[in-house]
Amino acid sequence: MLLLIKNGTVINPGDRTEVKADVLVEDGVIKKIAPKQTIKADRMIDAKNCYVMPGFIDMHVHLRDPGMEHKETVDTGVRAAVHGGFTTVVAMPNTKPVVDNADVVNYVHNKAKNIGLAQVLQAGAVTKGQRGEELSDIEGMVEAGIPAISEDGKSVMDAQLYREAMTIAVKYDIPVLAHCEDINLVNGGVVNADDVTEKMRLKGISNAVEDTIAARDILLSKETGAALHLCHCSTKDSVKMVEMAKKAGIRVTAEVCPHHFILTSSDMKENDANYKMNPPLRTREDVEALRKGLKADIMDVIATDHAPHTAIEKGVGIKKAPFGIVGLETAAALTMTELVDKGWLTIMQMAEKMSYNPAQILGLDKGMVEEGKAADLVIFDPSRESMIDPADFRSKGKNTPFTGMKVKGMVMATIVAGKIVYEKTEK
Ligand SMILES: NC(=O)N[C@@H](CC(=O)O)C(=O)O
Ligand SMILES: [Zn+2]
Ligand SMILES: [Zn+2]
Repeated sequence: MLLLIKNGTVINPGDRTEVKADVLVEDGVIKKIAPKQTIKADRMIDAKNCYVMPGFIDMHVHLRDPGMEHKETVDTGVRAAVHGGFTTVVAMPNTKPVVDNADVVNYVHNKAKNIGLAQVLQAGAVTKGQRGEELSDIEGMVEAGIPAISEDGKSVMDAQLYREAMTIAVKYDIPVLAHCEDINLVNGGVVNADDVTEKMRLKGISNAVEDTIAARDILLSKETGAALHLCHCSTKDSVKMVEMAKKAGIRVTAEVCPHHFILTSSDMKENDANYKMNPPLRTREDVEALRKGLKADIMDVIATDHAPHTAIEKGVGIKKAPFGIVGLETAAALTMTELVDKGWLTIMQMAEKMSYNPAQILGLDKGMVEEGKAADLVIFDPSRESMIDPADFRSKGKNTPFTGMKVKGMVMATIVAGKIVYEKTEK
């Protein structure tokens, strides 16, 4: 099977080159990158005015499978992924049951393999049942192919137990993906702690809720040598700490989600739980710091923290609704519109943060557009405009605060191992 992608601009973060060229794919592998190829292929894609980029890798999604299939399934999750240009996703373990042993890892991996769209890598929980009391079967899960451990949804509050988990992660050479939240400091908070939310009479979550655990985890990484990756950073001080840690040679990387680099608590609509997520929308100062951190490559990764919930679950008001918003089908356009188009990031940095850097952190031979590599690609039109409409989502979750927003940038096609798994049908 020969696939020829013609007339695009190839973005390769592997060697930081941007060239106008055609990409020939044979049997799932990139065969030749060169201008004006004339070979007769089985399938041709015209990528005129588009970037040909390495398929996006989202190292933070919630697929809700097993156990919460009313919110999302592996099937709807990977359909959402490829619709958003993602060819690989890392699924968090806060399912029912929790992913704390090899059986659940195998269940998710097999399900994704049978569907055959995006690749799903299941992360393993740090503790049994995410109860924070006893370590899960990390070794067994490593054998089953987890790329990382994470207690996402919460922090392991017992620092000694977390340190032990880190030493095991070092042994198996996998990163620890850290959700930073001191649960005692949360103290019933539902939104950011600031003037805006005080006027709404809502209980606040202060920056220290995140910052204290970020600091602790960085110090534990320093002590154990574990590769620590901070999930969904939302505060200006987490950016500062990541910068300091990197300068000190500590193995830390960090991710930022689109909602945190775009919205503040002032954007919240009265009692609309589509603005409720963990960590919460912070202040303008935090947003600025996150953008500067991304620009300066202090912050390595853009991840979505795709967290689907049903309209009924989200419809009960901001105090009672669960935390989380969807992100797989809006991340690329939001990043293009808010960061690349406004000069915060180059297109190369976008490719690094949405593909190359996650691959490096997870130890995957992905994130590059190079001859001989597997053809995981996204054809992305940077100037095509649209309006965000959850009715277009493949995800079961429609819970987004970005409904109605005009954005620039559209995924035209997604290719996994040489197979076209999503293609925009013209309207
Ligand atoms: N981010 C969220 O607001 N919610 C996530 C949990 C998490 O990522 O911590 C979820 O699982 O719903
Ligand atoms: Zn989290
Ligand atoms: Zn999460």
